[in-house]
Amino acid sequence: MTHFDSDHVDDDGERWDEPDVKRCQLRYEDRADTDGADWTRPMDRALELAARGPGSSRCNPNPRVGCVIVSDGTVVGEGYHHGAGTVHAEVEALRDAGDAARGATAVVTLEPCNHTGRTGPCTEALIAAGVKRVVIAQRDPNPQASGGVQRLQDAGVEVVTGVRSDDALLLNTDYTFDMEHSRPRVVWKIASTLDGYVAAADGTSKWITSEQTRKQTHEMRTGYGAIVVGTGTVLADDPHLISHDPGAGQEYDGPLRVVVGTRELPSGLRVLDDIAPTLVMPTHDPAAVLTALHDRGIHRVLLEGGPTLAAAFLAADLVDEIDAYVAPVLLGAGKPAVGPFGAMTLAQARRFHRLGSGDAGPDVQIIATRRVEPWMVAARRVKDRRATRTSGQDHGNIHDLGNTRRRGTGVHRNC
Ligand SMILES: Nc1nc(O)c(N)c(N[C@@H]2O[C@H](COP(=O)(O)O)[C@@H](O)[C@H]2O)n1
Repeated sequence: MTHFDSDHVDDDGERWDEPDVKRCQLRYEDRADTDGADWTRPMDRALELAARGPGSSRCNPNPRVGCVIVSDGTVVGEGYHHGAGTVHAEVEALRDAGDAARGATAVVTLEPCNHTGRTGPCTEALIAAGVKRVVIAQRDPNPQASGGVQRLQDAGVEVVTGVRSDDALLLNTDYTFDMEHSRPRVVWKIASTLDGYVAAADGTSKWITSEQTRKQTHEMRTGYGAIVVGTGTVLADDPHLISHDPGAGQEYDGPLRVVVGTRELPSGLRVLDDIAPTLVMPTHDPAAVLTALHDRGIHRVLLEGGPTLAAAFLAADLVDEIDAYVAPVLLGAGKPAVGPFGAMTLAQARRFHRLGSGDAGPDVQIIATRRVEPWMVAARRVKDRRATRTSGQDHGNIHDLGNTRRRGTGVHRNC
């Protein structure tokens, strides 16, 4: 089994995209408030609560958010977001706190929203409840909901930002990516021979990789909002593209099946059955596909297409990550994993950074990212911090909030 290894992203600093790294370091620092109070412990509790939420997927496009209300060093209210359409974390925590919220501090993992979506603005709920201070981990990257900090300050509420911002980002990496780029993050899955073929010259492709790889790649589909293939793959392989069997009478909640291309699809194909929804998009434009998926609240897609579709996404530089399974098999001829995408010289090659690698039964898995994303740097910093804590330099206990207002050292107030 391969695990993401954040060590790889900074082992070789020269290969990094420096502007990206600097930008995220500026944006995701931890800070304390003007009184020198340290809000990291209650924020750790808010992060713990947030992690109970369902996370973003096709059925829940909302981020995971947690909130605690602290009054005189004591937690008087807690809440987290249970999924799209339900109340936000702040509102749940305020309800839990009741009158104790007046004059208290709300510690929340995401900037309170300042808009009316499926629910009302959290800023107004916090102001109406009379909280005197709001401590925030991550600014909301959703342009429609942002502006919460400004609204709170305008109403006279003290705002502290950037507390445990790395940890908060790690809770919502796909959501954040999608909001910042207005498109989902694209992971291209490859299952190929050692010499880069995904099918033999006669078209046979079952099975190049091992049973373990097939099981692993099937299971990983559940983590995506959509699986994208081209009409060529559908016509050649008749894939089903579901992540799991929903069971009789149950509604399927796995990734949306998306078929891209202008070739006509005969009825009877497995991808067109009524077990799960399928979006057929008669286009060759990857950007248009991703915009349509973004508009459906999908933050992460799995590209499982053949060489033509993969080449189109690579030509548009819209492959963010590669999850490759390479079998110790040679074919010498056949269908390559990717067709020509415009790289005529080595200087035009698409280069990726290795994130992790490992065994998948007899096969090898390699995970590579096109760019060093802010969450990768955040992962490294969180790992370093935890290592420091384990080595005894930080005795923080998230359940012990008694010292919360006496431990801080920084005096930044950043809004
Ligand atoms: N601050 C905050 N707390 C929560 O618990 C949240 N779920 C969010 N989400 C933000 O609001 C948008 C969704 O709004 P609706 O649930 O449709 O009302 C979401 O995109 C985030 O920006 N924020």
